[in-house]
Amino acid sequence: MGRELRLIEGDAAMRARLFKQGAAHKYAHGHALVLAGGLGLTGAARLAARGALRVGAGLVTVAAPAAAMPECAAQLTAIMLRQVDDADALAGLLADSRLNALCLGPGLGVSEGTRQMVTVALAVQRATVLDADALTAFAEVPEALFARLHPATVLTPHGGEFARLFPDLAKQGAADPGRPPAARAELVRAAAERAGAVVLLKGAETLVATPRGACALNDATGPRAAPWLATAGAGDVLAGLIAGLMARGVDAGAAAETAAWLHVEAARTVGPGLIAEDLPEALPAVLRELAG
Ligand SMILES: NC(=O)C1=CN([C@@H]2O[C@H](COP(=O)(O)OP(=O)(O)OC[C@H]3O[C@@H](n4cnc5c(N)ncnc54)[C@H](O)[C@@H]3O)[C@@H](O)[C@H]2O)[C@@H](O)CC1
Ligand SMILES: Nc1ncnc2c1ncn2[C@@H]1O[C@H](COP(=O)(O)OP(=O)(O)O)[C@@H](O)[C@H]1O
Repeated sequence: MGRELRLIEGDAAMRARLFKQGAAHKYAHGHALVLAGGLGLTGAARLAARGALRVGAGLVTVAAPAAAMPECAAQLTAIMLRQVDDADALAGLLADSRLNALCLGPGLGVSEGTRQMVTVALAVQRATVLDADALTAFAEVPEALFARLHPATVLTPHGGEFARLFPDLAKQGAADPGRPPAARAELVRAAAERAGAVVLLKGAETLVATPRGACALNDATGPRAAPWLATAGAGDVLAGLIAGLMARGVDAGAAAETAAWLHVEAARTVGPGLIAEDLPEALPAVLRELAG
């Protein structure tokens, strides 16, 4: 107890990291890669990719296995598409160092194949977001994941995923919405320190902790409530926003904080009736408002 819990706000620092300036070309704004799951399961990755593109990554590519290529091709336009069937193919694709931010987990499946892809992605030591199935796939062996993580990684668990990776901290109430954020923050800090990565624990009061002990709160309660965010795919968009910001060169902690704030602002812009697809599309209005 006692360490500072900063409130995330749309301040000058956030504005400075969000707005593109000058004559830079698209590669200067980074290239995010989002891994997709199999046939019928690619929606989550496509939502993440759309978030990454709307938040300003210069280029975004979805990587999908052969069976899911037609499904993705039918749905993607500005977002590019590559075939990646397994961890070896991913390693080959990552030989292109311009792919500078990676997002794994949404709709990827809980399998040995996912564990292998995560291992390959972490080995290249680039900015990486691990969400959803990329976390659940390590539920039986969280230490094997932690051993591979590096400080440019952001883990984005919801309460259930957090409990799979950090069962002891979950038992102490880390994800219990009835507990005050300041008390939960100590537990999320402990998770980030143990993992050696940024941990963003989702919820109406989202906490973002770094391995060095900093922690910030994105408060979506009271006047900033956004209960419509409790909808399928909202978290997938958040993972893509973080990856997109990291592709643009924002560091892991600031990317997680900024994405969480934008996510709630986008939801509040849309309001009741929100579905996950609306979140990336609401970003231009949020960014315009932030620019003042
Ligand atoms: N349009 C799409 O293609 C979508 C795909 N999705 C993908 O579906 C897969 C499964 O993700 P899910 O999150 O649904 O399921 P999970 O596999 O994480 O399991 C959900 C279970 O965890 C429990 N749980 C405990 N605390 C929770 C919390 N705070 N929030 C949510 N669940 C909690 C739930 O009660 C539920 O029984 C992931 O790959 C995800 O990316 C979902 O994101 C939904 C949208
Ligand atoms: N009641 C709520 N108020 C504000 N934000 C919420 C609420 N419920 C969920 N969220 C946010 O919505 C997102 C849900 O993500 P997640 O649980 O991973 O869903 P999915 O896997 O369907 O994308 C998270 O960013 C979370 O913080």
